[in-house]
Formats: sequence, structure tokens, C-alpha cells
Amino acid sequence: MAQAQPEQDLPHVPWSDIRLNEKIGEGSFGTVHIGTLREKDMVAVKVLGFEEYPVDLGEPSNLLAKNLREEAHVMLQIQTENVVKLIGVCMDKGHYSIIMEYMPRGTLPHVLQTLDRQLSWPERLLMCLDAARGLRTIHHPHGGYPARLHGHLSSDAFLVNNDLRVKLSDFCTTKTRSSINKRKRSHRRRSTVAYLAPEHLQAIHEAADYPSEVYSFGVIMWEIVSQRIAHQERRGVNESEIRRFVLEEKKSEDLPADCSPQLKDIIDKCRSHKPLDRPQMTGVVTILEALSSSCSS
Ligand SMILES: Nc1ncnc2c1ncn2[C@@H]1O[C@H](COP(=O)(O)OP(=O)(O)OP(=O)(O)O)[C@@H](O)[C@H]1O
Repeated sequence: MAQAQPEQDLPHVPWSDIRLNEKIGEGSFGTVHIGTLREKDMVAVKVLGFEEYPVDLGEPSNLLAKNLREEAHVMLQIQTENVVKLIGVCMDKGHYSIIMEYMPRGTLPHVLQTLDRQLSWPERLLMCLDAARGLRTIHHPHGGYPARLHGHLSSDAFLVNNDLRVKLSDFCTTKTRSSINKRKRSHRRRSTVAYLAPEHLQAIHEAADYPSEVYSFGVIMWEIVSQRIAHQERRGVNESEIRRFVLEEKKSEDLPADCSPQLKDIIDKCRSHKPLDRPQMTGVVTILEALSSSCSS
């Protein structure tokens, strides 16, 4: 059986350079571990497949392997300060993986739920700005790369480092996710209904578009600013409470009373029920940059 070859333009890391340490997460794609690269650098290693459902790594046409390369390519094309850095891919038989920058504090909602203090306003603004710059990178890329949607945007897609800097991650393609989910039905992603734009709550199977991702981003900013998880008490069976709140009552969750009017304005514009009233991510970044610099000066 032919062995998958490393892509010429993807940095290849041989498995012998990696020491795998504890598991830190599991997605629909496989497991994520802390690792050590060349006995020196701490990295995160996303290993394709699961112990109980190993992927046949010898087959180059394998859809999952193809999509792993696709995810790595996307990461490589959009490397900026606010996107989790791709270090390389390993395509050694039995060890198909993506090696990336390790983000020690984990996902954004995990930080918002477990931080033992209130974030200051400059911190909240900087986290919003980091996240906005991350999303702008894919919506409005430089260097002639195609604009793209994230595809399943929620606060889980953002990871946080020790300095509370936020970076966009998780470029696993929809195809990859659905094919591995067929193998491993036990993995349940946190529901993303709380982040769905009203027009998509009505037509749940419709694909995301740019305005609907801006709406999702508005909800994520609400989470950072409120230091809470969106619709926490409305999540439940079928999320019918979220639908009622958003679709029937036409509401958005309230921001803290001490949120500045300018920040409230941009979050509310992103969460507008009218897609055409939502700004583009370039505009969101410009406003957050101005607010962040005036707040920290
Ligand atoms: N670079 C990283 N640094 C630190 N932790 C990470 C990193 N990448 C992933 N993780 C952790 O591993 C978990 C699983 O990540 P992964 O991207 O595989 O799946 P997911 O985003 O939860 O789901 P899916 O694969 O369906 O998109 C994350 O929720 C996070 O806790």
C-alpha cells in the first residue's frame, strides 16, 4: 500500500522529533496532546483518529488525511499574530498530525468561566480586538489568498495564551468533521445554536455566510465583555429557549451596565437582526483598535 507523502509546501515534522505528553482535548477530528518538539519547545499536537477508531494512514486518498492537509494549508496561508501558529504536519504512517503553537489557557469559554477575577476593561477590549483580528484574517486575507468563512464559529474556536492573548484556531473542514463523526458518535461538540444568526436559526441547515459569522462574533464579544457564556441558562433540550428569545422575542442578551456606549454600539451592530446592518470585520477591528487605544492610554 502506498504511503502518504509530505506536501512539498507544508513544513514536515518527523514523528521522531515529537514527544507526546498528556492529552488536553478531543475534537471530532482526533485527540489533542501537549508535546515537546525536538526535546525543546512545548507544542500542541492534534493527532488524527482515535485509539478505538484508528485512521488507515497508509492510504493517501483517505478523505481525512486529505482534509488534515487542507486544514494545515489554511493555517499556513493565514499565519498572523491572531491565528494559532502552524508549526508543521507529520505524515509518518500511524502518526498523522498537525503540530501547532500551544495555547496554555485553552479555549476562550474555558477562560471566561474559570478565571478567578474580573477582567479589566482594557483586558476585555484587547481580547475582543485579538479575536476580531483573527476573524478578519480569514474574512479579508492579505497576499491574494481567498477570503473564507470559518464555518462553525463559536467562542470554542478561540484559544488563549498565558498573557490572555486570543487567537483563532480550529480550521477543521466540515467534510472532515462529518466523516469522522460517522465513526465516532460519542464526541459531542458544544452546541453552537447560541451563536447562530436569527436568519440561520430559522433555516438551521443553511450554510454560514459573512454577515452570519459577524453575528456570531457579536455574541462572542458579548461573552468576553460580560465574562459569561451566551444563553447559559437557555441552553438545554433543543435549545428552544434560545430560539424563543431570539426569534420570537427578537432580543439580544444585555451588556453590563458599565459597558461604554461605543463598545455597546459595535456589539449591537454585529448582533443586529438585519444582516445588511452588520458591519464587516475590517470595520469592527478599526473601531476596537480606537476603543482599545483610548481605554489603555
Ligand atoms: N493549540 C492548542 N493549544 C492548546 N489547546 C488546544 C490547542 N488546540 C486544541 N486544543 C484543545 O483541544 C480541544 C480539541 O480541539 P480540536 O480543534 O481538535 O477540536 P474542537 O475544536 O473541540 O472540535 P472539532 O474538531 O469538531 O472542530 C480544544 O477544545 C482545546 O481545548
